[in-house]
Amino acid sequence: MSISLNTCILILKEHHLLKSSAVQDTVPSKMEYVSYDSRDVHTNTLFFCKGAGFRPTFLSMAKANGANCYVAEQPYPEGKGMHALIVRNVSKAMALLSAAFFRFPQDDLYLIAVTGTKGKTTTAYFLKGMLDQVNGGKTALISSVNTVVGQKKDDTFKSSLTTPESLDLFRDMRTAVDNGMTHMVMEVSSQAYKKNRVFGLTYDLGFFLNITPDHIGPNEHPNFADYLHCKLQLLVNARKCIINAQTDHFDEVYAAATTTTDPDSIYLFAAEKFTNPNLKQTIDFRFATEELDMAQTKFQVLCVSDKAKKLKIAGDYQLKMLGDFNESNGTAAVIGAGLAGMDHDDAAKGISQVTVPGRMQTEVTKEHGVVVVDYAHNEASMMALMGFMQREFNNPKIIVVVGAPGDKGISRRPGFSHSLNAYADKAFLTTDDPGFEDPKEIAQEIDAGIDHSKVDVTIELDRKKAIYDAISMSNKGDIVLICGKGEDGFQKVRGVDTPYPSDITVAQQAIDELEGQKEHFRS
Ligand SMILES: CC(=O)N[C@H]1[C@@H](OP(=O)(O)OP(=O)(O)OC[C@H]2O[C@@H](n3ccc(=O)[nH]c3=O)[C@H](O)[C@@H]2O)O[C@H](CO)[C@@H](O)[C@@H]1O[C@H](C)C(=O)N[C@@H](C)C(=O)N[C@H](CCC(=O)O)C(=O)O
Ligand SMILES: Nc1ncnc2c1ncn2[C@@H]1O[C@H](COP(=O)(O)OP(=O)(O)OP(=O)(O)O)[C@@H](O)[C@H]1O
Repeated sequence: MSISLNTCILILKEHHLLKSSAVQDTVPSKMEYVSYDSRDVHTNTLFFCKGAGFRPTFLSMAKANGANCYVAEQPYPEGKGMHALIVRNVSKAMALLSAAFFRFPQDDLYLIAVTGTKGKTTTAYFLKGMLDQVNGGKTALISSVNTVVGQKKDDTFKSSLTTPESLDLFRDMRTAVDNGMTHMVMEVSSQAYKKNRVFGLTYDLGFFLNITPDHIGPNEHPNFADYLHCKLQLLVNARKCIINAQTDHFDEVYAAATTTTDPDSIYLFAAEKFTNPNLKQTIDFRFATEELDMAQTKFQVLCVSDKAKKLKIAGDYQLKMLGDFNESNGTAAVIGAGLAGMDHDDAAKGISQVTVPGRMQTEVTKEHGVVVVDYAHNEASMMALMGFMQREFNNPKIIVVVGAPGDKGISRRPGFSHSLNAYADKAFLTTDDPGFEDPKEIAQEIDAGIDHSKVDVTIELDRKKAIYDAISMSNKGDIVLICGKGEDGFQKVRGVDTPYPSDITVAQQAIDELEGQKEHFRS
């Protein structure tokens, strides 16, 4: 793969991004590699100087390693002797030039994008599970858990971001296309729009699941308005939009969709019982609970409007994933499958098999409570999780193991206190990716917002011990919720991913030890 200097200049000019260029007559004008990391540079690399942590010495290193052209927002003396493309916005330039370098792989994929504060990963996995039924497993995936770019074992790997940098995204897309993948489902975070990681991409389908305050703080969004604005961009860039009519800020969400999409291509869904007298639009799809217990989640999708009836997806669906919130995620995904051309039977078969690592993984123990490992790590998901357990088990004793991460999501901490006050009987406040903060201080911050007349609190910073103690103190009929880390195999401590056996493993060991049983978590 390669890109010429002239093509780069034309693309940047077309998008009004080019401020100036310096072309070197004696330097090759073809670039055969792209990179934003000086440690990953080959001969004739197009190098992007980007990011808060960029240092000019990285450009010197890139040049020494063979880069022949750099793209930056200002000229650097360190780039003397290289072609220089000085641009108004380097992250936008990187997205456009990477797409061109990798020969626009998005054009060969049916591209589905999902956003929302909660449920992105689950919905993306549901979509992949269904589409794989009809395309022979050729659905690529970009998610916060795994990235899938092909059907071989090595084509599935752990993701480092929910939505990767544009350069990595287009590379993954190219690999997926070359591997014969026909569809791609991707989670799109608000940061992805803030950082122009998906700049220039148009999706065949775009999903908006829900929005509640999250990701606000240093290094993320300055305020909720910015968070919402970034999330709305997904709908502006989708050919067909699927929107949860129950979402907060519905009017703004719907308005964003209509800026580029005809209302005929906007599909709304909601629970059967949901009413909103102020809603002017027709809700196209409804979903209704059929059976909801610890064994299964069974729900019905109803096609209500004329345009909904054109999709042959009405009927019953069964999930392995527990939780009433997964009916909403499941309905969204089923509508997507229908718009991608699937009918009820294939969709129902596909979705019934799906599990998502670290989400709602449960074990019903013999002598102790029902133990659930789940990725809930903000107020909305904790409320959804504990609310489901309370309804489902008729007001059980709820024991929660939870912590808040350091350095980010600071505004989430009061949310943990609120949700524990609302539902928990006992909380073990523990360590969850403390970063450069003191985990004890984080726990004390959550504790300060807890109503101790309702919730008994133990601060136990050793996460393994907290999990053991929570399971150990539980009796039959109690619920033990181990929240926030899912299947993460590390704790982020002072910039280092410190190995951690994962909540599933720790909980399993505790159950084995306490009960002498050798069973496995199910989800
Ligand atoms: C705020 C943000 O988007 N940060 C991301 C961004 O950082 P950055 O552009 O500022 O880059 P940097 O890490 O400061 O480094 C500067 C540059 O120097 C380069 N470098 C560095 C060292 C060297 O020796 N040589 C060299 O060239 C680096 O490759 C980089 O290009 O680019 C980096 C990759 O180049 C990402 O790792 C980093 O994600 C950080 C770690 C992160 O955690 N981001 C979170 C907030 C995030 O994006 N989360 C969302 C989910 C949350 C949501 O739902 O909104 C996500 O999509 O994952
Ligand atoms: N629709 C929903 N509404 C509220 N909570 C949900 C919903 N779907 C899932 N959850 C809860 O949120 C947790 C995370 O779900 P999931 O990973 O699908 O969401 P996500 O949007 O990808 O999250 P994140 O951005 O934190 O990675 C689940 O483990 C569950 O507790």
